[in-house]
Amino acid sequence: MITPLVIAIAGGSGSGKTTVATEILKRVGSHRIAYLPHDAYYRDLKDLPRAQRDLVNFDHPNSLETSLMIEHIKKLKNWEAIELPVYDFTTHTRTDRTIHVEPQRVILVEGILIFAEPALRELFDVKIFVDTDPDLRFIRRLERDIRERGRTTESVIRQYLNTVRPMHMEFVEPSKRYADVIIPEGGFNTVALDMVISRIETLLESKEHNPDE
Ligand SMILES: Nc1ncnc2c1ncn2[C@@H]1O[C@H](COP(=O)(O)OP(=O)(O)O)[C@@H](O)[C@H]1O
Ligand SMILES: O=c1ccn([C@@H]2O[C@H](COP(=O)(O)O)[C@@H](O)[C@H]2O)c(=O)[nH]1
Repeated sequence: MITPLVIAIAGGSGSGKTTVATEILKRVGSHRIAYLPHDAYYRDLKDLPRAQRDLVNFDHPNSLETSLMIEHIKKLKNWEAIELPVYDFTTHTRTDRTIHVEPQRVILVEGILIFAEPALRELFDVKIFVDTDPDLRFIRRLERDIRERGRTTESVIRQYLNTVRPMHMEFVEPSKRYADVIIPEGGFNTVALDMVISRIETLLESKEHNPDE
């Protein structure tokens, strides 16, 4: 039985992880990839009053149900399908919906804290860290959170100073040491992306990952 190749993309919030993941999906072929964003595994805060939800530290490892993600990756590696949770960032709740994800030759995992968890890290074959300066990450996050996640300028600044920045320094930045490849600036770095994609293609041709070998 061939083993799926597990590629992981970490990096700070707003660094460009999703942009890099989207480019890999496009160029390697989304039909060959099971895509699991760690964001989908945020814990459901529906039992907490709305005003308190906004104050939760979403940048600490405990805010995510990582054990479920580990279970899902192990299932996909064993060629079993999974039901990916659908998280709503505007209400901080897990919706009733799930996305059915079939096993594929490539499993693509993405998230700010995925290299900070040893049990998760050991499942990855290729570890990519997207490294972008904090000022650029903050500006990108500010624009995105207002546009897509129902936030105000004040709430984005407060959250950044109270939790995003300190947790980045405590958990995300130190986890960079586990990366095999560091991509400066993210999704528009075509030189780095070409190299990463060519490596993925080579691995997919190898005996371990190619059913035709
Ligand atoms: N290299 C880049 N230059 C400029 N903007 C970028 C770049 N990479 C990503 N962005 C933009 O920054 C925002 C956050 O990027 P995203 O990939 O969602 O980051 P992450 O998933 O790491 O939070 C998006 O609006 C995206 O279009
Ligand atoms: O309910 C939530 C859950 C998470 N967040 C923030 O999301 C980012 C991680 O997502 P990126 O796409 O990597 O930016 C994290 O920094 C959390 O603060 C949230 O605001 N609300």
